[in-house]
Amino acid sequence: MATNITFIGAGNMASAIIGGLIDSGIAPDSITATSPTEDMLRPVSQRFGVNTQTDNNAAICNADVVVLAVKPQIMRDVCEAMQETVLQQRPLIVSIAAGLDAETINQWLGGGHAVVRCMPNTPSLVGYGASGLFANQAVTSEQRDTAAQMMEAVGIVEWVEDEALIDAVIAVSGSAPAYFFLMFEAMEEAAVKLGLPADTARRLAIQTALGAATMAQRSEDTPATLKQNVMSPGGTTERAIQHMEDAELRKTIADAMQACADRAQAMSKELSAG
Ligand SMILES: NC(=O)C1=CN([C@@H]2O[C@H](COP(=O)(O)OP(=O)(O)OC[C@H]3O[C@@H](n4cnc5c(N)ncnc54)[C@H](O)[C@@H]3O)[C@@H](O)[C@H]2O)C=CC1
Ligand SMILES: O=C(O)[C@@H]1CCC=N1
Repeated sequence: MATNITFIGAGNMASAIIGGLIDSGIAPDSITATSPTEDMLRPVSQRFGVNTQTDNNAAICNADVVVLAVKPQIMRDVCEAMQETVLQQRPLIVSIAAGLDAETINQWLGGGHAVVRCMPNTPSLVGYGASGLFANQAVTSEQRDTAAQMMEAVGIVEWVEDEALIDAVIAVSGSAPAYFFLMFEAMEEAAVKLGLPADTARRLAIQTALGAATMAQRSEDTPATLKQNVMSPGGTTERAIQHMEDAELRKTIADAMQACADRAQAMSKELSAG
């Protein structure tokens, strides 16, 4: 990918994408990351060897792609301060912010921009990212390919043609690594109560998740069938699953994902009005 990419913001999510891009063979000197101070940039500079800049406008001068990776609450100020340079350069804008629609970003940058709204997740760092992408009407097919190539370098990409569905993507993948980490915490705690050492429990739980995910990915069977295959009638798994169903785990998950999507919508209203 012969493209200069500038990340505005060098925090958790930008670092995850940058790390994944470099692992996939992208040259570090084609990537620039920004933050307000050198101190904040030291981790990405030392870990990945990318260019760093504390001045956002200087950082985007030669960028083909500008990835907006700051917190949604400061996005307006950050965009407005870059408006003039972006209007001159017309790079492809990729916003990874939750709860900010493409048109709001476009307006904050002065209007008429090609904006791809992307919802990535932190496993991008290890090449197992899952990103949902939406392109506004100004995005050319070449720019669509560029955005897809960038995110495919760190995982899988799913396009949505209705931007509202990005909120569902946040619920199912953007925020979802945290759901699985919570599951690991809970399984480790429970296994310790059953007598296993914590590190043994953690290794077993994580390897089991990796195995289950890999099976689900490779198999033609549905997750429901794969689950059934583990459940011997009258056996141990059946008892565990029955307990989860009785405790309405499915409803808890559905409610949590709805709360996640609702929060994205509420943020969108708060931030685009403010
Ligand atoms: N953390 C996650 O799992 C995911 C985060 N996102 C989105 O990514 C964005 C960033 O989130 P995180 O990386 O988690 O936050 P973070 O707090 O780790 O990173 C934000 C970065 O912005 C920098 N920053 C602050 N002011 C700046 C300015 N004026 N100019 C340039 N950089 C500035 C900070 O120094 C920091 O490096 C958010 O909009 C979030 O919605 C999207 C998907 C997943
Ligand atoms: O929690 C958040 O708001 C961000 C967006 C998706 C994951 N982290």
